[in-house]
Amino acid sequence: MTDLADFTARLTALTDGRASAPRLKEGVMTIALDVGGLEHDRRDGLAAAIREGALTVPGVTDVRIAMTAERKPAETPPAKAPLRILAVASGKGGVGKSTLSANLAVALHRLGLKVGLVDADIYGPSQARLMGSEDQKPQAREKKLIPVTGTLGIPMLSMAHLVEPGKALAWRGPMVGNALTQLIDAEWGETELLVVDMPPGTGDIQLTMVQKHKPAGAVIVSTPQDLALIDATRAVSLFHQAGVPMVGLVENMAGYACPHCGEVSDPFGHGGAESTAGDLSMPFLGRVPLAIDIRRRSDAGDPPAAGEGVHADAFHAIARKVADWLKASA
Ligand SMILES: Nc1ncnc2c1ncn2[C@@H]1O[C@H](COP(=O)(O)OP(=O)(O)OP(=O)(O)O)[C@@H](O)[C@H]1O
Repeated sequence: MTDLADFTARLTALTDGRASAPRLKEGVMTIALDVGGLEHDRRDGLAAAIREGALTVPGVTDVRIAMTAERKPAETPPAKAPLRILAVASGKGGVGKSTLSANLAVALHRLGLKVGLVDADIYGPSQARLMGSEDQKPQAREKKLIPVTGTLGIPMLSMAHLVEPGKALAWRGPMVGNALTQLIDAEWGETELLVVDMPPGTGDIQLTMVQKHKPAGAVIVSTPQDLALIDATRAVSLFHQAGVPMVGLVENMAGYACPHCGEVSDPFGHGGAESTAGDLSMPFLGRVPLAIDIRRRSDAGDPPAAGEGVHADAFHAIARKVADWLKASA
């Protein structure tokens, strides 16, 4: 290696690649040094070290360092995927929206999606219990709520995290809409998909949801019962009117297997949801059986979808269809 080549190599190491290749003419060595983003002391220190090194190269009598502030373009952070909302709704109360929302969030999380969960049932929140996060309180940063993380590592927010247990909320429509917006516009970080457990019916919260927060899609839950299906049809129509696409219909509490004799009975009828889905030209996403174990585990804050077995499988099969839909509609 010549003395100049040797110095060039040392120069690159010394300046972390900020120096140009040195030019030597009539004893004068010229080097361009990119000082973009460097503190004054560091610039001067580098220049002095370069000068000192350059003068050790045989034939160099003078050193000229041209400092340029050609800042390297800041690396653009990878574009963050927009937060999409999946509304889980029904027309009628008590059909299992909350149970499905919690288990769907868990199953989608297990499929690798970055999922968050919002309990939009402002008057009757239940997700904190279902996800075992009742004892947690969200913090706030710059007026934004920071979601709590349940035992399964899923970020979530519910009014149950903000009000005292058992305390009734006596809020009017606009306040309820604001509360929903606070939950949805929270600091969700890396979350890509918010599963939103909607309250039953077609009131203020539903309107705020469809008009202001524009869900990417809606999953409708119903029992096989005719009455529940009529209400489900009403919920579908609300989303249709607002231009929210339907992901599909889930039949909950379908078929009860007697834990003693194994006989399967259908307390709420059979197949009603699938045929209603057909009538409404929307996909049927699957059935969740009526099972004591689902209720027990839900009450204990241990969603069945977090475990294994037939009940977990039922939620996972639905979650796979939802994930496929989300992928196709992205
Ligand atoms: N498949 C199921 N098998 C057994 N119990 C179930 C099932 N689905 C839901 N439940 C139970 O039924 C009750 C109502 O369910 P859930 O709270 O999920 O319904 P919801 O539609 O969200 O009710 P609400 O309208 O009050 O918000 C709960 O006690 C729940 O544990």
